[in-house]
Amino acid sequence: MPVDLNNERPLAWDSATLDADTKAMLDNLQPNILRAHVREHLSVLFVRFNDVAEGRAFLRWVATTKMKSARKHMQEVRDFAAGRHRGTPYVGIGISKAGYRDLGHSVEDVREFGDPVFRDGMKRRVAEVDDPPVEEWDRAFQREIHAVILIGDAEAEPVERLREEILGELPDSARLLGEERGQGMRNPAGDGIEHFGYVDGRSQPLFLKDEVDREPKEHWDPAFPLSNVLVPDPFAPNPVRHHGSYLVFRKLEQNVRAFKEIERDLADTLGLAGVDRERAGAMLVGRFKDGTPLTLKPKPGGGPVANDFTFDGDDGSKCPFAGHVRKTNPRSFGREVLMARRGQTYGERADEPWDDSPPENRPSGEVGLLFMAFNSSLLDQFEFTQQSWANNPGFEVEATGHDPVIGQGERDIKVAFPKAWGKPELSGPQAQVAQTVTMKGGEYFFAPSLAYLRNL
Ligand code: HEM
Repeated sequence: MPVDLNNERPLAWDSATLDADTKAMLDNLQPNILRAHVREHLSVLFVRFNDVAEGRAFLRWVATTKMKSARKHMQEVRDFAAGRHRGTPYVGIGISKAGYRDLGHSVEDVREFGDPVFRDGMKRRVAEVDDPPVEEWDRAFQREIHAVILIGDAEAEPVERLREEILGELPDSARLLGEERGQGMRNPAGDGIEHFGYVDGRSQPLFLKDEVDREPKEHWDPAFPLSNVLVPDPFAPNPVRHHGSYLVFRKLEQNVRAFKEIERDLADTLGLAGVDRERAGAMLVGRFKDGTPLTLKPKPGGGPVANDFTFDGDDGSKCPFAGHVRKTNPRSFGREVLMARRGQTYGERADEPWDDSPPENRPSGEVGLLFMAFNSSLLDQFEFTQQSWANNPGFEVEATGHDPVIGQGERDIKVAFPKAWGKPELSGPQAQVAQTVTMKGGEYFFAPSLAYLRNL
């Protein structure tokens, strides 16, 4: 029986009754798609091949000697939780449409990818998502990237070792065009945070029964069908069993100093004092720094980071419609748009991102997010989120503004903020907050099945 990607019931990957096609799917799927792989230390290598046979041989070697399957990863997570040994590092591969051409697939072949946006590549989609012109991207991303190799682990040493080994095997005909290094950051509570200091990565579509079972789900159902992230791999030996996922990569630089000034100025404008000042930034993100959803509480604090909520009954007086998490997941609709986010922060800084040190002490560049997400349709998920939600000041409710965190394009309309949490009185109309996240380049990739890579 072909794998039913639309099954609404989360996947019991370890069930004794799992059918043969689903087992084969998990044995041939890359890790980090259905379940996030630990990647506190991360190296992202961007490669160009230039020789069909050598490019194929290299990817085959990486796949057969360095990569594990999604199922192996799930077993490793279980073993580790049971107090047995640590898992092995993550190695993932994504291939761009130019990469498929360079590996010997014809133009007609590449049309088998259903996603038109993947077939275009990110450089040709600048206008649609209001990205900066390609000439302004970091040099490596201006070039034609064929593949991305992701190497991640909880420790630095295995990443360094694997990186050396993999680069050592890169054929002379190939080029390493660039590399990005990711490095996880945590707050004192141990939660992963991004550079503005907010807990990140909490809300995810979950696909596996053991992950879904651990979540409270009175208001928000975190379980999603595989169809949110998986598609049959068109070039694999058996696309009924062999699946892949579209991977969007974007280097997003964060001007932390400017964002902290904006938080401070907004708190001043609204006359917020003491702990209430925290609400300024929370109105931009939709959560407080500690992850507390603004639609649930007027102040931060109170236990583990909640995700069992919707915005039903919140007319924008608690969490503004433009708040980043409300824009990118309105919750009462658009479930098919949600992607599996697998990004990592980059860049080193001397200050502590979560404390209340003044803006002057914050970095104004060179730090940010290596945004990565798995999609079954880049057009209907990543691009839709960026274009129709984040960049659209009239989404859901007219004139509520761009996504203050990731919105791109002219922020020409004025907006108003609730003066007190849950109260109707609004501030006077004011200019939208300035853009503090700048896209520095990226590409669209397909993360093929291991069956494809091993057969190259
Ligand atoms: C530097 C850039 C970005 C920053 C600082 C950022 C920050 C955050 C934070 C703090 C959260 C809350 C944590 C959570 O709910 O898991 C979040 C959630 C989220 N972000 Fe971003 N983000 C960035 C880029 C993006 C981009 C480019 C997209 C998609 C186009 C995106 C989509 C989402 C989604 C879908 C959620 C989860 C919303 C939910 O399910 O409630 N983010 N982000």
